[in-house]
Amino acid sequence: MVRTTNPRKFIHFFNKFKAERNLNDRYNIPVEVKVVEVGPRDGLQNEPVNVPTNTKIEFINRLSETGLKAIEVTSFVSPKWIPQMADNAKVFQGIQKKSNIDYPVLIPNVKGLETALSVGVKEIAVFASASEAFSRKNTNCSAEEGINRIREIIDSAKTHNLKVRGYVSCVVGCPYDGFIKPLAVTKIVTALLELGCYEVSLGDTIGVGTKKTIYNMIKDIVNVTEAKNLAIHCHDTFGQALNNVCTALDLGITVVDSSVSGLGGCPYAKGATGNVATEDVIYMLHGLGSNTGIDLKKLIGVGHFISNAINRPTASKVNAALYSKYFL
Ligand SMILES: CC(C)(COP(=O)([O-])OP(=O)([O-])OC[C@H]1O[C@@H](n2cnc3c(N)ncnc32)[C@H](O)[C@@H]1OP(=O)([O-])[O-])[C@@H](O)C(=O)NCCC(=O)NCCSC(=O)C[C@@](C)(O)CC(=O)[O-]
Repeated sequence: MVRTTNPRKFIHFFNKFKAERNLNDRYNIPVEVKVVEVGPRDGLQNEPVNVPTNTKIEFINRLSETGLKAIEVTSFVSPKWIPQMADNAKVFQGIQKKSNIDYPVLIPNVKGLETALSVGVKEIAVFASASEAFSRKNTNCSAEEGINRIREIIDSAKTHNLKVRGYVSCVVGCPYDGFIKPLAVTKIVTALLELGCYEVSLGDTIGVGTKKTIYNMIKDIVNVTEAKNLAIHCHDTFGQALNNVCTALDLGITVVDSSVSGLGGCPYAKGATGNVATEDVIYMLHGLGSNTGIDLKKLIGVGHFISNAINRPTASKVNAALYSKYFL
């Protein structure tokens, strides 16, 4: 005998299940997800080849045509530490800015903030680390000194009405200190929010997170702040990034950082690969029924452009699979 499912009964039980678990119609995935493109900064800061300033400008202008609402343009860090970002002011001044897009830049100290202000930056991102050793390698100061520097930056940024976003690096693992306890991350997130960051992005800098460690870390943080104050920033070194992004979305986070073509890595996290590819994130989100406002085809075109420019095959599986269908 063939058993058939009564669709009405099924829908009744499904709705009851959703109500019990507070799920929405999209498999517990938020209906609207904001994607922050970090390729021009996080992506290009680690490039061994010198990317010409004009190429960076064209890259960002093309990204501005895809429907993205936030593009991290560059960083105003020391050129002695990160020579790849030495053309920060020229890049920021050279891009065509759209009024409906935020163009944040990364700032390590007040000196960087002053240069950023001189070229008309409206939003900045500050960065701290949940790990002591990474803080020292990345910013030449302890984690506590890092927070003090951020306080100075934010105090000054407030007087100029700048929006400030925060990052915490090494949220589940550090290349020097190993496993990071959730509590260490929660403390830094709390400090950044108290200082005035409107949102804190949780960086799995070396891409070691798994569903379990990402879940435990976010669960600890959402005990003290709402998920709407958080973003997720996953590198894909161990191929876990999409799954980890999904875990964050499940826990109510609705902002995802990613890098077109999977560009990137941090120079002070050797061996770590790029961010999760924006094309892969968008394909996944659209497949789940989430709205991003981003045109995947255009994004694939931009991913191809930058991969060609740096002479490297794309790290985006979606780009590799769909480029020829769309463009050849
Ligand atoms: C924080 C510092 C500056 C301390 O670096 P320091 O060497 O301790 O600083 P200093 O004050 O002694 O200055 C040294 C020299 O740099 C100059 N300098 C100093 N600051 C600036 C500035 N803003 N702009 C331009 N020049 C600057 C300064 O003027 C001086 O020049 P000199 O007198 O020798 O000619 C340095 O360690 C630095 O720039 N670190 C940034 C490293 C970095 O960019 N890492 C990657 C970004 S973080 C990341 O990728 C993680 C993230 C956010 O994506 C999330 C995740 O995945 O986890």
